[in-house]
Amino acid sequence: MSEQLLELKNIKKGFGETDVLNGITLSIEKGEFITFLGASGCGKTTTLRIIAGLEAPDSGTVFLDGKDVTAVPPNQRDVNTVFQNYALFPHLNVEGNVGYGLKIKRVPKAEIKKKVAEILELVQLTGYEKRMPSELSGGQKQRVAIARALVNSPKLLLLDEPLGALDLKLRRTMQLELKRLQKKLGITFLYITHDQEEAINMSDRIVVMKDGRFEQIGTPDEIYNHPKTSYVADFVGNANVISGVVQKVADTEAQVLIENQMMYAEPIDGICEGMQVNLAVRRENLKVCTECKEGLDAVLEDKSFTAGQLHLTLKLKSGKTLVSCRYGMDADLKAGDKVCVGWKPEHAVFVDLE
Ligand SMILES: Nc1ncnc2c1ncn2[C@@H]1O[C@H](COP(=O)(O)OP(=O)(O)OP(=O)(O)O)[C@@H](O)[C@H]1O
Repeated sequence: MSEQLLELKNIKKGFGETDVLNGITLSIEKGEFITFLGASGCGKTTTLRIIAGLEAPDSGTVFLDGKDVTAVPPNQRDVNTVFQNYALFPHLNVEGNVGYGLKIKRVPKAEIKKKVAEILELVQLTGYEKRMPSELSGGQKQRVAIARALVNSPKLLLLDEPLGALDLKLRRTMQLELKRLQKKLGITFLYITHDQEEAINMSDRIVVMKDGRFEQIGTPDEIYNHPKTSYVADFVGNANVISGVVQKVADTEAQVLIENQMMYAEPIDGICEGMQVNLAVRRENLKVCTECKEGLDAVLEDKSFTAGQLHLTLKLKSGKTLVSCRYGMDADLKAGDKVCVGWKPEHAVFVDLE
């Protein structure tokens, strides 16, 4: 059975007049890889600092392993943090950096040496013991920072955009390495990022944050395929959000009138005839066709080719803009062409219902 490691209960925090966290509640299980995903300034770091004990909440409680730690100082919490800027000690070599926390705790020298060697092997830095931080690449420095945070086996590791300073290729490699390390050690990871791909690739669960609130909490599949709000649909799935009015709800599909055209979506609880609704359709599920007549009339405004995908910007009669993307080039379409836009019912998700 899964056990709870961390619980946040109705945490509120403001700086001066500004409310930064508006009463957040969450529980995290032992061994979970959980990611806070959100735009800059939404309160991710503040939440993490409260968990680490570096910041006190205005109200609310932090429980770690069943104990109220809200007023416990950082060094007495079984929590370590890895920051984006590594924060290595420049005057200590790799061995010295990684073993520092154990030395402070007066762990015997031989044991420090053994533990440091073990953790360096895990982060694939065996042989780098005597190097100084200035002699390491960005990725190697970050691995030292991670090793240093893991060497005393904390119950919880907090990681604040730890790969943010690395180039894309190294980021991808380090994502896989971190995930492997986390599974191997079984330590609970709380990870912060504003990169949705990173969140989807690494996490057991994702917490999407917006304006100091948790917008949605779920597995990558739930967040990506079943977003609950237009914000999540757009931020995580780059989805189009289209408004309409429900005309009919049947077992297998719901009919929604959009710009005088009947469109279809997968029905869910809570919708009824006459209701004004928002539908989210991801770009890759938005089909564009020049011949068919069943769909929304649109004009192709712009065509661009990025990252192996063709992006089509389409303008509906109402002036609303939608984006469709697909693999490969498509030379047949050109700006100004009249097209028809549609989707399969199962690709249109009702959002913003609560
Ligand atoms: N010590 C502080 N004093 C005043 N305002 C603060 C302080 N720390 C954070 N803030 C404000 O609180 C808000 C949330 O900041 P926070 O660092 O938690 O966001 P974030 O989601 O981690 O953003 P980013 O992704 O840019 O790091 C921001 O508007 C920030 O300016």
